[in-house]
Amino acid sequence: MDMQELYDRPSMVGEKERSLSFSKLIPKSFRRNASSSNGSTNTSTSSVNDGEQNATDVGAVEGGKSETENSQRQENYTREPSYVVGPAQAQSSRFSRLKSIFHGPNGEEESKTGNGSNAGGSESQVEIRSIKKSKSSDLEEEVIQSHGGDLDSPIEASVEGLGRLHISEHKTRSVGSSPLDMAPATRKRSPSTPIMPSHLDTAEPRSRGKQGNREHTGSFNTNPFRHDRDRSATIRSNNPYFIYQGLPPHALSSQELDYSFISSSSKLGEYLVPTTPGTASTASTAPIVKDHRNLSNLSLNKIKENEEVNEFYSSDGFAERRGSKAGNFLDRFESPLLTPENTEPFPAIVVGCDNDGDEDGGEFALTQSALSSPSNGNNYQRDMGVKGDLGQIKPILRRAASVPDALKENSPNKTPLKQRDGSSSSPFPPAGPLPEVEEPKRSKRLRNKSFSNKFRDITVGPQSFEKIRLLGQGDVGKVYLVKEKRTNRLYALKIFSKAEMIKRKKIKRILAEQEILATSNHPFIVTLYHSFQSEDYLYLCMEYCMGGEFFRALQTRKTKCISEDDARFYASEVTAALEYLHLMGFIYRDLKPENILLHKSGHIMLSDFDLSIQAKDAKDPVVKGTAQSTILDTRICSDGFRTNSFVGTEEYIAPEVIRGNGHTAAVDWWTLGILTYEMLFGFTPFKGDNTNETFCNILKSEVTFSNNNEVSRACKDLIKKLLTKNESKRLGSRMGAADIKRHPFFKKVQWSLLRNQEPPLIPVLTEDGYDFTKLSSNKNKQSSKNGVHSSLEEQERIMFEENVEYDDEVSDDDPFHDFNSMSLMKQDNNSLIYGNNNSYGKISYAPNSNRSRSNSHKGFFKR
Ligand SMILES: Nc1ncnc2c1ncn2[C@@H]1O[C@H](COP(=O)(O)OP(=O)(O)OP(=O)(O)O)[C@@H](O)[C@H]1O
Repeated sequence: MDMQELYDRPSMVGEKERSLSFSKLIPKSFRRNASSSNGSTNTSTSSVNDGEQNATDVGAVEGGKSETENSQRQENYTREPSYVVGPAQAQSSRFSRLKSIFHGPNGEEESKTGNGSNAGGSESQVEIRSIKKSKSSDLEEEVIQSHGGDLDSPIEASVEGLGRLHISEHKTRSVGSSPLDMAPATRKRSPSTPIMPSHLDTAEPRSRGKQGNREHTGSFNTNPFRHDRDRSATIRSNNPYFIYQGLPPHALSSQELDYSFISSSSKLGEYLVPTTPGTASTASTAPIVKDHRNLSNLSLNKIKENEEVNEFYSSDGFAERRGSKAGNFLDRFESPLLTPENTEPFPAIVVGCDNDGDEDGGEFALTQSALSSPSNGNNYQRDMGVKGDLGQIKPILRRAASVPDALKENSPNKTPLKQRDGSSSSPFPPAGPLPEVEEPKRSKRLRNKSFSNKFRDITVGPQSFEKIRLLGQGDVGKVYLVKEKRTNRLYALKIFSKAEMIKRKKIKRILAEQEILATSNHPFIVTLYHSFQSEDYLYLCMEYCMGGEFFRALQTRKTKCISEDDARFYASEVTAALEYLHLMGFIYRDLKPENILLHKSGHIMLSDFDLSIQAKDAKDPVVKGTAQSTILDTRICSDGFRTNSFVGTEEYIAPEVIRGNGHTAAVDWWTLGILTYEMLFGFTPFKGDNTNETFCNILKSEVTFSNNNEVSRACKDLIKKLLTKNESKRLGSRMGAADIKRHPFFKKVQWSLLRNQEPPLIPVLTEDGYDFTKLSSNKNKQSSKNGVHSSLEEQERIMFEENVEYDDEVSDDDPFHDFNSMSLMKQDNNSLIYGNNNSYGKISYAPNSNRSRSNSHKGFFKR
């Protein structure tokens, strides 16, 4: 099947236009951006359009260009064979790698080659100007007429900023009245992220896809569910959000980050050359940077996302400081195990972690095969030096804390340190004061949190897992179904490219996601088992929810909707999960059926927390009421906290988010209203023909109920109250989840026994179910034609072959210093075990025969 066929192919059950999540797109900034007449401002529209032209079907994880860039970049690094990364080299290659993110693989600035955002930016300038010229005034008039001049400021802002806005009262009304037009199989939520509404109606047709049919346009990538996404073209640094944040223009483009210190620093020049032991001493004279704000030891909310990379790179003397560190470290110490005379044979017994996860610190014989074993080599490599291909001995970082201990104890069983000049051959260190060791700082971010006793040092690494298949690809992460080699247990491994995270300024988001997953311990929130990083990637190893997205389950219904009873079941579980998150001070902000996964039991699991935010100064909940009926006020947990990012998914975005006046945890109750509506009617209540219309409907239109599903008055009342445009009057804004739980719609729900309820349907792995991998394999065929396949394979190979980087190996200057590598202390025995006979590609949903009340599961399957 070629690409054209793919686009022309009618929608299949389970196939969808995935809804994408917005982040950081502020309508107000459209105005400033579009009205700017000089060429310095850029918009994310440029990214989108640029990507559409360039990405073709190259999408994949890193998407189009960046895919290629990444592989080129990877080839450009001198990739050492495994086991040979010493501190200086590791840092050096990391630095050049991170630098190349901004300067292109060959060091040239992307803007000069026309690949970067600047090029895209100028395109967008042209586009916006032409739109303004041709349409702006007409449309402003149209808007004002259709609203009787009664538009409130946000819409006016949009009109001004976008240059046009199609608002038709007629169309708006038709949204609610023709539900079947809105069948989810053909619907489309927000296109590429980030997006400006203005790009939707550009005169220029999209380069590929079925002409005139928006359902089949846009870029394509390996994700079978994700159309119209072009990651390579999404350059967040051009996002107008930066302007909104009041940043100076130079902050708009990552290409403009100041690297002058790099070229002007001779010390850095030396530093960038891979160093061999003993050659890094010059760096030790480099000045130490006086002040460096460690990103992640701050509260996440105190960091403006767009600042994070600037912060990281532009700290004066960043490189010198690194050089200094590496130099000091290498100059002073080296394990005798790392010196040529001690390379072979390896000592027979080394005390260390045996990597079986039980922390018993058992003794093991260290053999060459142990070192090369992917499953248990990591810790050995870590504790030992190993011999590189050329006979050159490269040091492996040891925990610095162990160095002085070894010296202090003077124990012959402990590994003594040796001066670099090799003068001491004695197993005992020379008497006298202990040499100064600059101890790498372990990140304290998650380790100081109250939940940190849930976790221990990481027990796995990328090599511990074997890929089974790609489960899905999100905005920045790729999620694989993997089995742990040692246990055969199945997990969902979400992998993020560090380069991509830096480039797209997502560092803060991944830290937030890690923190929320690590903090949470709730039956309806996906369990995080391990999180770790390698040189190039970040990994979140989560419980595998074999039922996949709830969205898919809805798609299996002919009318894409379910009965009121079933909707109540799911809505109650979502309410409980949101209540828990709010209790913890988190606002979820991206509720939608795609982010609700189905556990093998049929219960829900909330996932994807990259848009979530933690309220500053989260307070404890307050218990109110009498002994007979107590109410937990969870609203108070994030009381007074407002945040102003433009995040969410188009059809689910709350009015206050569009208005840009800040929002609170009440946005989650709005999205619960939309979700409940979508479960019952098969479409969302405010969907318009384009983003502008959708936003207008959200701001202006009252919710109307289709008659394609009979729902009770209580149910309608709940939806209306959740979809109250004024957030302060919305259900849930007084006491949080308690307001919702007391609504008559949930009267019969036994909240404390939710986990014991029988779910309406149970996911089943089957060879008869729909094969969700079909599209990915088509994509792969297509990719290989274009020569991209091999780079994807190469990328995946690296993902699963790199060594884990331990917390104390990651410099505190590193942007991912605070992505703690840790494993859940108690592994439950509940995870699925891999079976050879299953492709894990096909899932169907079986009615739950144990569900006692009202035969609702039958109703589910009748629809
Ligand atoms: N634990 C899991 N079990 C099964 N499938 C999963 C799991 N986690 C994620 N997936 C699949 O991978 C897809 C992408 O994951 P996720 O939404 O977390 O990525 P993302 O990059 O954060 O996406 P988004 O663009 O929505 O932010 C999901 O839609 C889902 O299909």
